[in-house]
Amino acid sequence: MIELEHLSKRYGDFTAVDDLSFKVGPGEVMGLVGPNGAGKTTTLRCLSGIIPATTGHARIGGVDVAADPVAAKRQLAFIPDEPRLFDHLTVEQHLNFVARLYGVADWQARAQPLLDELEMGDKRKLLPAELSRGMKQKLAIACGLLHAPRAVILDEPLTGLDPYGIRRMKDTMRRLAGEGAAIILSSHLLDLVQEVCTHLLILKDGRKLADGTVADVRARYAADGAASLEDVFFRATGETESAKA
Ligand SMILES: Nc1ncnc2c1ncn2[C@@H]1O[C@H](COP(=O)(O)OP(=O)(O)OP(=O)(O)O)[C@@H](O)[C@H]1O
Repeated sequence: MIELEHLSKRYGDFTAVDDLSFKVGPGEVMGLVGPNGAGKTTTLRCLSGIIPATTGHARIGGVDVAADPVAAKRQLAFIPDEPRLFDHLTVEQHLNFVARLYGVADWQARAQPLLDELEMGDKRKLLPAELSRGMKQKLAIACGLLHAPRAVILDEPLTGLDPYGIRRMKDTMRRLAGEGAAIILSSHLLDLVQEVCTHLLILKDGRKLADGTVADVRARYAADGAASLEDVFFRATGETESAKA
């Protein structure tokens, strides 16, 4: 459903993502983790067609993002960590606008349960300036999910959410995966990754260190199956406990 094939991204002479390949299938939630500057956001931006790859291919539902961006994006939701909203559109108008862009005919019927799931049902008439940081994030999530995307990319989706919002967001991710969406979750919150991800990809300096099911990656870096994902992360990326302290 989501596929990266030998993708590289260079900024001038600097290689931010180096020959990266992976696949995320329907119902899978892949945790994309790595230290600051590993290339996670660059990868997600190439995947969602925001910036062009230097070489290689990104495909959504088999459609090449560079060759047919509209068809690829029709199947995709990219929810960035910083919500970008329109100052003069209310919550409801945002959803209406997004529905028109994506040709969602029954948008009100779809918006209602989404807003309820995100506890935004009573915020329909408010403008972004009247929303808290977490509510803005929830609106961005609702806009992203309105067209029932088959591929969902989430970059630090819990930023600004309260414990209720966090629990609901985790439930939403599980629901989407249960309905067959392919999901990429990029986050530094390893407990979150451990809780919701079926698969894991560890990136460092633009290169893939490991990928596979969470159990496979854990087994590769930690002989004791009980090791936490945090232990796995530090072992994989070469940090020691003492370097951490
Ligand atoms: N527009 C740009 N021009 C030049 N270099 C860039 C640009 N965007 C990112 N980089 C560089 O590419 C590398 C990867 O950045 P990226 O934002 O993809 O990392 P990240 O894994 O998302 O990091 P973080 O965890 O800090 O968000 C970094 O070294 C960064 O400085």
